[in-house]
Amino acid sequence: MRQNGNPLLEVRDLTIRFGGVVALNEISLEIHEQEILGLIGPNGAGKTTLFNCLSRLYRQSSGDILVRGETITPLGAEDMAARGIGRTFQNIALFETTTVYENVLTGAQFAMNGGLAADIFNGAKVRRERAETRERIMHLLSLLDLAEIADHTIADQNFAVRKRIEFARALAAKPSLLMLDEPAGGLNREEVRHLEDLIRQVRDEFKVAVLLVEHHLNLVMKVSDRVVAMDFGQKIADGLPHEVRAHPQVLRAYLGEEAA
Ligand SMILES: Nc1ncnc2c1ncn2[C@@H]1O[C@H](COP(=O)(O)OP(=O)(O)OP(=O)(O)O)[C@@H](O)[C@H]1O
Repeated sequence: MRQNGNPLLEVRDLTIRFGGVVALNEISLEIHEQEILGLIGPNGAGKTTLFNCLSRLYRQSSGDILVRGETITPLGAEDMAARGIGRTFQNIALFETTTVYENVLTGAQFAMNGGLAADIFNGAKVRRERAETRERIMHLLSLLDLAEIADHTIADQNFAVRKRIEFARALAAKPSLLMLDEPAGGLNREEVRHLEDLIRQVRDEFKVAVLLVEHHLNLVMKVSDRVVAMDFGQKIADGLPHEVRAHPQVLRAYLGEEAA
């Protein structure tokens, strides 16, 4: 959804080198409030590197990243939740021996105002906040079909369920931008269909923008408002899904990959 003023996220001329490899080469893009932006590209195009720069796990060699007009370049990964940026990982990172509820709660910790001092000095407020958080998490869990297993441990859950738990944990921090790293990876056709509905539902209900990095092109094309395509660290197309899908450079990048 385009709005006047600054975009939610703006990437300006972002470049990152690893030794001799230019993983990102002057990438620029924007994401607007409540927009679903799909990011596609063949293996090695630089999608994960961009993700890691946006979540401040990697430092760019040059260029800038702005959230609502303010640079986040000096910030670290631990500051991103406070800036409203949440993410899921390609390789799921959950706490195995704790419950589904507790895992999602870790995502909400940052969004709760009461720290230890508040616990001591303002018990009633903290109790109210805890109750609200529990309600919010249970709502998230039911939206993601996880309510019935809220008290089960992670170790008992299959891959598709773990992905939904990670999704719920990222949403629990109330992000403005949710970055999803290959959410369809390892899912069957039915689960991908479900994911498609879920991404749109989550955007509508939680008013988040979504950056979707995904190899599953049909999913990206169906669910995204706009798509950016990359190849060899460069942006090669940016537009509506059907425009990007038919773009000559995009076709070449994908055909080239299949022919290789
Ligand atoms: N930490 C790193 N050290 C050295 N090179 C890296 C590092 N991370 C990424 N690269 C290189 O940067 C380039 C882009 O890789 P990246 O993983 O971002 O691509 P991708 O589009 O996410 O690929 P895939 O779809 O296979 O996940 C590749 O040449 C990769 O080898």
